[in-house]
This record gives sequence, C-alpha cells and structure tokens, in this order.
Amino acid sequence: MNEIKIFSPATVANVACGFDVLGFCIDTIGDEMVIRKTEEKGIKITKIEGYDLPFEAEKNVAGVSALAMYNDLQPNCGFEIEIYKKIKPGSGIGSSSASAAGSVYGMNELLGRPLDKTKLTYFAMKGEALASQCEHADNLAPAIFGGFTLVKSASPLQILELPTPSDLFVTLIHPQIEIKTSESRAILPKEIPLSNAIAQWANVGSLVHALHTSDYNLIKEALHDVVIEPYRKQLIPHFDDVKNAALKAGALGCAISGSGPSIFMLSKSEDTARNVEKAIRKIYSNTDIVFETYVSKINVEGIRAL
Ligand SMILES: Nc1ncnc2c1ncn2[C@@H]1O[C@H](COP(=O)(O)OP(=O)(O)OP(=O)(O)O)[C@@H](O)[C@H]1O
Ligand SMILES: N[C@@H](CCO)C(=O)O
Repeated sequence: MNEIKIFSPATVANVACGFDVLGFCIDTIGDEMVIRKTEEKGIKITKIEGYDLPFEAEKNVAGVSALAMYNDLQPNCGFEIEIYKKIKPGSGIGSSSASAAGSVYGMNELLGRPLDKTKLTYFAMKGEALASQCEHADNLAPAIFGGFTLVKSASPLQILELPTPSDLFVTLIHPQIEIKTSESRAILPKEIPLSNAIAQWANVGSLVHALHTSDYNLIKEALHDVVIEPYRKQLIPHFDDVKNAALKAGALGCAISGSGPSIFMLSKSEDTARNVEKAIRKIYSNTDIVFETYVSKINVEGIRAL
C-alpha cells in the first residue's frame, strides 16, 4: 500500500473535571487526510484545504509529528501529506490534534504498523506541542484510541482506555471565535485551593467509575469543573446561559470543550441530545454570534481509514 485516506476525528479534552487527562472522541466531525509514500526522502505537506495553515512541515503540527516519527524510524522512503481541514483551528475540539495524530497514524499504516497506539500518541504529542506550547495528550489519546481515555502519565506516556456507556451522546456548540490553547492556558492560576482539588479529584474518580458501571446518575454528579471553568468561562460569550439551558433540557452535564470556545454536553439518548441542541441554539440565535451545533455518538474506533 502506497497511499491511505483517513478520517481524523474531533475530540473533547478535559471532560469537565479531568483537565489535561480525560478526553473522548467524536464521530461526526473530523478532518480528512491523505498520506502517500514517496521515493524522495523527507516529509512534505503538499495540499491544505479548508483553512489557511503553514505548508512548511516544521510549522504545521501534522508535519512536526510526522518528522518526529520519521527521524526516529528512518524509513527507506519519504511521505507526502494532504490535509482536508474541517475542524476550525482554535475551536476547542482538537483541531491541532486531528492533524498531529492523522499524519503519524497514516505513516504507521503505510509502514506496516511498526508502532503501537501509545508510541503514535507519543510522536503526535511533539506536533501538538507546537500549537499549545506544552506536550499534552488529552485530545490525541481519544483520537488515536477512540472512546474515552485517561492519560495516566505524560512522561513516561501511559494511557488508559475507559469504557463508553452505549446510550451516551454528545451535543456541541461552537461559537465561531478563535481561542488559542496557549492563551487560555496562560490565564489559569498556578495554584489551586485544597478544597477545590479535593472536589475535582473526587469527580474524576467518580466519572471513571461511572463510565465503568454505566451509571448515568453518577456521570451527572461527576461532570463538574471547579478548577478551570471559573477562569475560562469569561472567554466564552453566554457560557452560563448555554449551560443553564442545556441542563434544563435534560443534559447530564455541560462544560467547556478543551480550551474553548466550544461547549459540550453529554446526554443519555440521542433524543435528549437533540432536545439539548435545540435549547442551546436558542441562546446564540438571539445574538449576532455565528455558531455551529453538532450531535454525535461517542466514536469508539478513533482515527480510521476511509
Ligand atoms: N494542521 C494544523 N491544524 C490546526 N492548527 C494548526 C495546524 N498546524 C498549525 N496549527 C496552529 O495551531 C493553532 C491551533 O491549535 P489550538 O491548540 O490553539 O486549537 P485547537 O486544536 O482547536 O484546540 P483544542 O486543542 O483546545 O481542542 C493555530 O495557531 C494554528 O495555526
Ligand atoms: N487540556 C488542554 C486541552 C486543549 O488542547 C487544555 O484545556 O488546555
């Protein structure tokens, strides 16, 4: 095989309480990429459609992760990368991760799968670091493994795959403003009160247990973020109104997706997720903010060949 076309999905990082460790994978939104073997050595980005992003491999997250893997494996060929970008950069649903993960996934397939998923995530983190100025894997792990994931440790990298309750659906609203991950990390406090830390790690543990036991009531109780949301929500117009409307419409929980501006809600059943979508659309419809909404099941497969 000399060429592969892939779907590289959007992802939700943090999942309310799990800043930098929890994430899950979305099914209906994602980039497409084509990775091709070439006789000429090296990594080249030959096509980018959708958004204006750098073609130089060293300045594009897809190129940086590809180069990290390429320099390590030193294969007897080169690679061309085409990116058909559907996820707006700075959206909070893992735009940079989709590219960083997609290039290494495609190269690994073309080379006969020499690397496991953890090693792919490791190289993809090198690309992600270009966008967010720190190596974190909470978008990459769900993109590569699918479903819900927990990054137990970033160095050495250790990823836990969590189960996905079958009735869980996500609703997303993406106000079309750009929030750079690096900027929304810069506003966070360096220290947090012990009482908030206790509440947050109780919620992370509870959410992991709830996913294992398909306990939707416990998912609802655990989907709270007392550490990050109070700071970041100021960057997102009408965040509290959207959250109140979503919870009133039956969502189990509602929080900032990754570093924002997207907001996600989890619901038990697709019907509830669609009712939530209707309710939150009303909030932004009364403003001049351009926005998109999506409803999706959880993507348990992750990146896939098309
Ligand atoms: N292939 C790429 N895809 C997306 N963004 C890229 C790419 N290459 C470089 N970038 C840069 O990365 C930045 C976007 O990354 P950022 O992490 O801020 O957003 P995001 O991935 O949508 O958010 P989040 O990680 O919170 O979901 C932009 O400055 C963009 O120019
Ligand atoms: N955990 C990261 C995800 C964004 O890429 C953050 O919230 O900053």
